[in-house]
Amino acid sequence: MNKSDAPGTSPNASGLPAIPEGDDIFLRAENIGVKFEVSGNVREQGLSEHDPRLIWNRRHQLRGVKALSDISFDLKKGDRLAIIGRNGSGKTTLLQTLAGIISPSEGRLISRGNITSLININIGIQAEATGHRNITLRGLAAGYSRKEIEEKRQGIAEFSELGDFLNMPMDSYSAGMRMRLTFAIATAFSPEILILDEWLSAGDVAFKKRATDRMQEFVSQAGILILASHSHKLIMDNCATGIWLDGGRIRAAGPVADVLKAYEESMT
Ligand SMILES: Nc1ncnc2c1ncn2[C@@H]1O[C@H](COP(=O)(O)OP(=O)(O)OP(=O)(O)O)[C@@H](O)[C@H]1O
Repeated sequence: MNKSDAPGTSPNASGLPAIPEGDDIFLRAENIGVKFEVSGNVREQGLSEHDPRLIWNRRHQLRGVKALSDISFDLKKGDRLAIIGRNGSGKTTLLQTLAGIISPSEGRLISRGNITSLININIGIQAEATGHRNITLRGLAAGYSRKEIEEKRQGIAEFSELGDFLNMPMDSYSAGMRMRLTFAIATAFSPEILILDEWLSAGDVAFKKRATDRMQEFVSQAGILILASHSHKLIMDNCATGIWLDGGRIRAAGPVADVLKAYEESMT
């Protein structure tokens, strides 16, 4: 992430306006492109020989795939953006790039505000450490102070319903217990910029209901939400604007109902 760019810079090559002044959270994708190196047989990669994203060398050997091209948009506080598109269109690649997991090969990202991504909530969990220790470690890794972590500890413990098990190493937990704690930790701190690849849902019927409610509250607290999903309802319930990705490029962008309609019509 490039956080050093001064707000108020003049319009740029992508036609985006000057970056707003002030401290409010903000995220800009400017002409983002992402290339992956790929070799071998095209079909083995699940790709079509005619896919315009493929990169070939002079001897017509597969060298890579351009998963994203020319992605530009601005998001400010209060924005709720859906990323829509068929399988392989580049949604996950875009989310991972916005989250800083993948570095763009072209363009740049400018952000003001903490970015939380729930793409993999198990990352950073130390199985040999106790549940309580993992609450501390995850909180510190996410940039919160010890005081802020202590303020959240009881809520996390109550939600996980793990009681004294929180004093035991996590590798002694069942898969369900581990999931309840990682979910409780991941949804404990109000996010500034939240990146979601589908909706986090977990556990047995009773836990799922509680998890859905907690997730909804967590998402509503986010300053900026970016959600990739195949669910019409989830998108309509949570997002105001949408971007339709097609072959790694933006095919349409605007009010979410319009973008979703255009996308769904293209599928039928
Ligand atoms: N690590 C990688 N190495 C090589 N190619 C990749 C890699 N990750 C993604 N791709 C390719 O980039 C393209 C976009 O993939 P991506 O996973 O972003 O799509 P998606 O829209 O999230 O799909 P889905 O809806 O199935 O999750 C695909 O052609 C995929 O094969």
